Amino acid sequence: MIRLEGIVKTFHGGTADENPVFSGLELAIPEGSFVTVIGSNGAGKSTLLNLISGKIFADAGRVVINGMDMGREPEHRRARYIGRIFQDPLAGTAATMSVEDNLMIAARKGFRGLRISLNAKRRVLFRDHLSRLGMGLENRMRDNVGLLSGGQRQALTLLMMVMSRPSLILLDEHTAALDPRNAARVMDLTCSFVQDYGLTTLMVTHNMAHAIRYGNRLLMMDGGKIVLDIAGEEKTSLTVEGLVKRFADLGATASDALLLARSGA
Ligand SMILES: Nc1ncnc2c1ncn2[C@@H]1O[C@H](COP(=O)(O)OP(=O)(O)OP(=O)(O)O)[C@@H](O)[C@H]1O
Repeated sequence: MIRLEGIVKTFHGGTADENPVFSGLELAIPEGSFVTVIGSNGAGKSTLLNLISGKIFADAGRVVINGMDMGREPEHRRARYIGRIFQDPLAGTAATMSVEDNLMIAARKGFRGLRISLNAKRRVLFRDHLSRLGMGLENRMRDNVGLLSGGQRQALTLLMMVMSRPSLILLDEHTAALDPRNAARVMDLTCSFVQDYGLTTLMVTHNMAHAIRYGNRLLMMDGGKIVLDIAGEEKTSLTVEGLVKRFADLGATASDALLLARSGA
């Protein structure tokens, strides 16, 4: 379970550039939920993920992860519990290390500091994991990761994140920079990992169709607020047009609604 309680965040407070983004944000995400997050530019989606991951701190409020208030814990401490994947497919892996050495980093994290080594048994396990990606990486375990394509690297990042056994995963438009075929493959893998490992997931996307199709709950953000929170049956029967209409009904300007609709095209 993750809970955000009374989150307040203002950038450049007390200066001419003061930008209040959150003023008392509340959000509870039960364990095993897969939540998609959508919203127009500047709505606060990345700031939300940054506050959860510890990249930035809130001015006030609590970030409760597994019952512990981690709001003041630095990012590297929260990284034990939180996995994050960014849009840039090169960001989550070490280019100058081999595929198997990258996997070892993730495995060590998953074993929470226990001493484990790269032996024959572990290589068999890695090969099994890699073959699940369906990208032929099981035959390239000693290749440097820098030789892989963007789609292969993002799939590897996803696998590494799962192996590190996080309590929560944050997906920050993680398929947006991939070509459509690789984006679909990485999205399929994401869903099967989330399902198989019961991972609590927060996925920011600009693709409204994805926000509707994936996950069991959809949040729409606007101006630092959660303006729509849709789950269950209601989410299953949503359409892109219906979602745009609901956004417009909230009093958004026509241009805002159009922008959102275009971003989902
Ligand atoms: N590090 C920062 N310093 C100053 N202002 C920031 C910072 N990060 C975000 N902001 C501001 O906070 C507001 C919310 O930005 P955020 O990046 O969270 O929006 P977003 O919903 O992720 O938008 P996009 O879809 O364009 O990525 C914006 O006004 C942005 O300029």
